[in-house]
Amino acid sequence: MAFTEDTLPSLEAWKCFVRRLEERYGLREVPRASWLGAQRPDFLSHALQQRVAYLLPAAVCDDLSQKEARFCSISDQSSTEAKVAVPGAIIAAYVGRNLQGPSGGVHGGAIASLLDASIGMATNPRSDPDGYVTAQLVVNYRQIVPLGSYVLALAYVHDREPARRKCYGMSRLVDAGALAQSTDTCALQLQRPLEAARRDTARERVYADATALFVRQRHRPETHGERSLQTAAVNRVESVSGFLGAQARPWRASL
Ligand SMILES: CCCCCCCC/C=C\CCCCCCCC(=O)SCCNC(=O)CCNC(=O)[C@H](O)C(C)(C)COP(=O)(O)OP(=O)(O)OC[C@H]1O[C@@H](n2cnc3c(N)ncnc32)[C@H](O)[C@@H]1OP(=O)(O)O
Repeated sequence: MAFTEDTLPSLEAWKCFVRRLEERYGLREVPRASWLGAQRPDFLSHALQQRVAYLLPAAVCDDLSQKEARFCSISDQSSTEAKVAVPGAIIAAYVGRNLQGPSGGVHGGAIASLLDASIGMATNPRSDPDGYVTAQLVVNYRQIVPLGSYVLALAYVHDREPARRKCYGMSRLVDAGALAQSTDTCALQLQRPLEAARRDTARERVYADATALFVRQRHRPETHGERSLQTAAVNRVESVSGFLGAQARPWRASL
């Protein structure tokens, strides 16, 4: 799939979106050093027929506190990649008519997909996007999501058992209101858990929430010569990072 700069939200749109998120959730630690993005031609773009881009955090987690450091050994290896911490993720999405389920409402499968994807992003380090897969996803649908809404899926990892290849995460889907507008569908991976981000009960309308168990695959499925679309996306980002500036640190892609 061709990648052009047009497929990314503008830098201004991103900045605006991140600023609003910071304000609402007190996410001062959302790193702003790296502005990167890529299309995800697989599950999200297809399912939601929207573009997906990433604002990726700085590649290493030098400044994480001891408590958060346990989130660092995601790949269970003492490689450079193991230092990448992705304990939280946010997806902002526009859910339009193509996702209709009940009349006027968004289909539950699309909602589950968003929640699953956000926890998957929080679970998987960028260097190994195919590592953990969903073993179990439990979704509570609390309110109908009106078609034509902007929503946020706010995910965090709350427990890891690396020896047993298990990782537990949660996510909640909330009304984004004006927060996400103009960003289209996009996603952030955070260096710090969203657990701490207080719930904004005054402004947050919770549509659904989910808990998930992700399990690290023992063996990767054969790709029959095709590279993983996610790995391709990572590589694409590396090539874009040159365009975006020196502060965007490339990382080694796992091929
Ligand atoms: C700019 C851009 C660049 C960035 C791009 C990249 C960044 C983004 C990064 C990342 C984003 C990615 C986001 C992805 C999100 C989507 C994820 C999906 O949709 S995944 C598809 C759906 N899921 C499957 O298809 C799995 C199919 N199932 C399997 O493959 C296996 O069943 C598997 C791996 C889940 C487990 O099988 P076993 O044989 O390897 O492992 P066993 O030994 O059975 O289980 C290990 C432990 O897990 C428990 N377990 C396994 N399944 C369980 C279940 N369903 N319920 C409860 N426990 C379960 C077991 O009881 C065991 O626990 P005990 O060690 O004994 O404590």
